[in-house]
Amino acid sequence: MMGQSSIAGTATGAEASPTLSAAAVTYAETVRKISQATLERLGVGSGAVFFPELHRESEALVFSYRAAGEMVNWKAAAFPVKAFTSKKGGKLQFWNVERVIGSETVFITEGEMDAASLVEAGIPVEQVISVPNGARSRTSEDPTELRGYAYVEDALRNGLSRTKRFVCCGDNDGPGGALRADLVRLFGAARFYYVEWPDGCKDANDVLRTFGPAVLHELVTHRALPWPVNGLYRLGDLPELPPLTLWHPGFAEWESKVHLAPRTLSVVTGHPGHGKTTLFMQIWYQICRAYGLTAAIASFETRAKPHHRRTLRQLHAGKLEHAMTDQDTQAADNWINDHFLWLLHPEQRPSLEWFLDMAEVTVSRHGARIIQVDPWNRLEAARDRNETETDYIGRCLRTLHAFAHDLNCHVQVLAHPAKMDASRKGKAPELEDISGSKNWDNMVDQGFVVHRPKFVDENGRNTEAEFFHRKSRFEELGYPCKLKMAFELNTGRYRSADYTIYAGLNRLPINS
Ligand SMILES: Nc1ncnc2c1ncn2[C@@H]1O[C@H](COP(=O)(O)OP(=O)(O)OP(=O)(O)O)[C@@H](O)[C@H]1O
Repeated sequence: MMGQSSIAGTATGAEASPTLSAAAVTYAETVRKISQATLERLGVGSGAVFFPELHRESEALVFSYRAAGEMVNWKAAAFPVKAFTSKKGGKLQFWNVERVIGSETVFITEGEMDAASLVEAGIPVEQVISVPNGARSRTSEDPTELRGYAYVEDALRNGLSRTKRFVCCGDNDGPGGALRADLVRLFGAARFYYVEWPDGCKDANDVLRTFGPAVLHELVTHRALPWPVNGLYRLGDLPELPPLTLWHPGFAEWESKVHLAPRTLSVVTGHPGHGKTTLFMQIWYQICRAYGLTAAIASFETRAKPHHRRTLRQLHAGKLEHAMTDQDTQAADNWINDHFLWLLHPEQRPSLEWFLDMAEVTVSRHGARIIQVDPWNRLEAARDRNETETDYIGRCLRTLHAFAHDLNCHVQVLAHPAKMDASRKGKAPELEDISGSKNWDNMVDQGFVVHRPKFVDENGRNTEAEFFHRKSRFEELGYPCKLKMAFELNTGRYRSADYTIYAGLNRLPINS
């Protein structure tokens, strides 16, 4: 027989059923270990075909490619010498793809003989396809580019996308690996599985010939591995994290309702003048005192001298500044020098980058474990021109969170609420009320509100305040609650006003 037109039952007539010569059956059964029955079920025929790479005709197995009942391509594999050729201008598509549409699992091989090997091993013909051109389809070395796979996209569009599991049974070599990587991207990692062949076997047909159909069946059905998805772990794979270090804020009555911790980010809000700076200065003072820590304050509105100094001196001495002796003042100042640092921008134009640089110095050079920004809006000058406020705040909070985590410190931001509408005026704000972004609620580990319902009442100055723990991302940090506080004018410090724990029964701060 001469030329392509002489292929028995295939190229000569699309509708004719393929025939297999005795030589083809012998070759398939003895060399490839594939039975005549399998070849027939897959519509494989044989004939004499001209192979350009051999410069001659050869006996060949012929695989027909069908679409809507028509033969749109064919491929011939010479035997006993190995060579391939296909129909000139034939349509590129998966071999046997028409039959697999609707199957839950589809096995993909790198050649028709490997697909036939799977069928020989007991995989239904409705579940196997082969790529049409082996792993040679990779036309681009650029890993981001996927060229030459239009036929995969066509197949997905034509129903292959309904498949729940793709099991890649490609070759165990470099081009096979590249093809597999491309197919993962085309089919998606979630439903992609792959098979590793035993040592010494390059493909499914090798396994069939070396170990037999049962082993091949077992490998592709039960030993297929899910394609690893970066960032997805089983519990046992995850490293054990050390427990959070917890700092008790120093009001014994708060029990375990509030803890602060390094590696976390908190936000404090409240209407101007309601006491957020004062209350948190006291909390950080109490924590630094109890745990021997250092805090760094980036304060853009409240002055370190005389305001913060007064608050801290009074906390240290337990009396108002004007009642302190020189000794009280000296002792307080010494302690403050050892435990507090201030970040002040020389031109009063701080940016987030400046703040982070400075904060890093305070942490690495001075061992600061608490970094506070008060108030947030002064850092806003650093917003990019084409960045929305929400995007900017999201970016900053992500950066601050990463900073807290990586440098093992607590970062706290004091932020003003936006103007609240008339119906809620005078009420305690929510975290969502903070100017500019819902990210304030979403992206912080803890959120607090300091609120004074009344500044004056019938007795004159009202010093009651409500402290809300609005959000706690981890159970260890406490839980959302409202705590009553009162500011003692005669000592300049806050105390808990919910109930009193008698002196001597005070709970000690929980240690880290
Ligand atoms: N509960 C209170 N009762 C009376 N005075 C208080 C109370 N809390 C704070 N103060 C005083 O009110 C003033 C303002 O407090 P503070 O600066 O802490 O408020 P703030 O909420 O941080 O305000 P801003 O948002 O303007 O910075 C301070 O002089 C402080 O001593």
